[in-house]
Parts: sequence; C-alpha cells; structure tokens
Amino acid sequence: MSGYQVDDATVEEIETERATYEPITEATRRLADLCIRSQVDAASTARALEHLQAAIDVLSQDVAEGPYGLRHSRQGPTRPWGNAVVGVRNPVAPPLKVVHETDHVWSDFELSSAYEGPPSLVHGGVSALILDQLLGEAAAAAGSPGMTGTLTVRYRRGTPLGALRAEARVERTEGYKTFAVGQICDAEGVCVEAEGVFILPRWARSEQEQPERFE
Ligand SMILES: CCCCCCCCCCCCCC(=O)SCCNC(=O)CCNC(=O)[C@H](O)C(C)(C)COP(=O)(O)OP(=O)(O)OC[C@H]1O[C@@H](n2cnc3c(N)ncnc32)[C@H](O)[C@@H]1OP(=O)(O)O
Repeated sequence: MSGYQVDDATVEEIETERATYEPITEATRRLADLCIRSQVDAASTARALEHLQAAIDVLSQDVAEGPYGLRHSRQGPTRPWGNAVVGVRNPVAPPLKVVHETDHVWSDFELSSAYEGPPSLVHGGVSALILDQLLGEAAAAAGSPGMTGTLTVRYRRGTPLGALRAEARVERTEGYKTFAVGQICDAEGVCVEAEGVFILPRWARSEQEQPERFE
C-alpha cells in the first residue's frame, strides 16, 4: 500500500521541516478558532480575507502530490505529520502529543471551539476520532500495529471543550487481531470509553518494515 514511505531524512532535516511548517499550521488552528469567535466588522473580515488569499497564493506555488502519508526515517523520528489527530502539519489535528509508556499510551490535550458538537461540548465524532488514534497507537506500541476493524464507543456524559486526557492500552492479542481499550477524561472523571479491534491487514503481513509507533 502506498503512503508508507521509508527515507533517510536526518534529524536535522526533520527539524528544519518542522520549523518551516509548524508555525503556519499553528496559525491556521488559531485562525479556525477566530473564524468561529471573531466579532470584527465586514470591512475587517474582507481585509483579513485579502491577506489569507495572499498566503494561499504563496503556499500554492509548490505543492506535493497526494497526502503526506507516514514517513519513516532510518535516521530520525517517524513523521505522521498529515494525521488528523497527531499531525504537526495538519491544522485539523488538535494536535495530540501521545506519550508511550510500557503498558499504555496517554495524552493531555486541549480541544478548542473548532471541535464543538452540542453547545460547549466536544462533538461525538471527534471523541471517536481521538480514541481511534489512541487505541491504534496502543496496539502499535505493543508491537502489533493494525487498521481499525471495529471501534465501539460509549459516551457516558458530555465531554467539555478545554483540557482533557486520553489513555489507551492493549487488553489482549489473538493472532493478527489486537484488542485495545481506552477513555477520555476531564477533571471530573471518565466522559467517553472505547474498545476496538485492530487488525494487521493481509497486505502488511509479509512486509518487513512496519511502523512501530507514531511520535
Ligand atoms: C500496518 C497497519 C497500520 C499501522 C498504523 C500504526 C499507527 C496507528 C495509529 C493510527 C490509528 C488510526 C487507525 C485508523 O483510522 S485505520 C482506518 C479505519 N479502518 C479501515 O479503514 C480498515 C478497513 N478494513 C480493512 O483494511 C480490513 O478489512 C481489515 C484490516 C480490518 C481486516 O483485514 P482482512 O479483511 O484482510 O482480515 P482477514 O479477513 O484476514 O481477517 C482476520 C481476522 O480479523 C477478523 N476481522 C476482519 N474484519 C474485521 C472487523 N472489521 N472487525 C472485527 N474483526 C474483523 C476476521 O474475522 C478474522 O478473524 P479470525 O477469523 O481470524 O478470528
């Protein structure tokens, strides 16, 4: 399957790429929040739009074909930088920084108004998105990466926008199938729980270089 790319990018080259594109990605996240909450008048939004169009014109001068994929360097960190949850070059991603412990993975993160579903609460699809990623990373970190086969989500109470923690761990592995569980909590406790089965697809079963983990 295309999209998994092994390269020889050095640590320095990877840091240069991050330093080049991370600031504009962060600015775009801020922009998404401002699109929702700004109260400036029409003349001001028209002026802002002109600046944005100028930025779009500059960035459009050189664009890669297709999505970013998962870039695995033989010399440096793996770059899932287009990923919708952890991608440092993806303004749609909050982004989560996922910490890999011996027996579980976790992340402390903030969700802005761009992730709203019910008023002041996180959209249920966004919670499922984040748990899909965390459970998938737990499976990969345990040495059994896979695609989500089935993800079951239980919304126990509304998840407030703002500061949250997500955690996941592997429960058991059966051949190509890895069963993982996880949750999203706020300061009061668990808001959302999930369980999922992650399956190593047929096309990947013979491949030698599997991505073991995202950052
Ligand atoms: C290398 C992979 C990625 C690594 C990423 C690392 C970072 C992770 C972070 C990213 C996180 C984000 C993650 C994402 O967003 S992943 C994106 C969302 N998921 C997908 O797009 C998956 C699409 N589906 C497939 O690719 C295949 O159908 C899969 C891979 C699921 C199965 O493949 P295949 O069809 O070839 O399998 P098989 O026929 O040999 O069956 C094998 C066993 O599995 C059982 N079964 C089959 N289907 C399901 C099902 N749906 N639920 C439960 N069980 C199922 C089946 O009964 C059998 O069991 P048994 O009879 O042996 O007991």
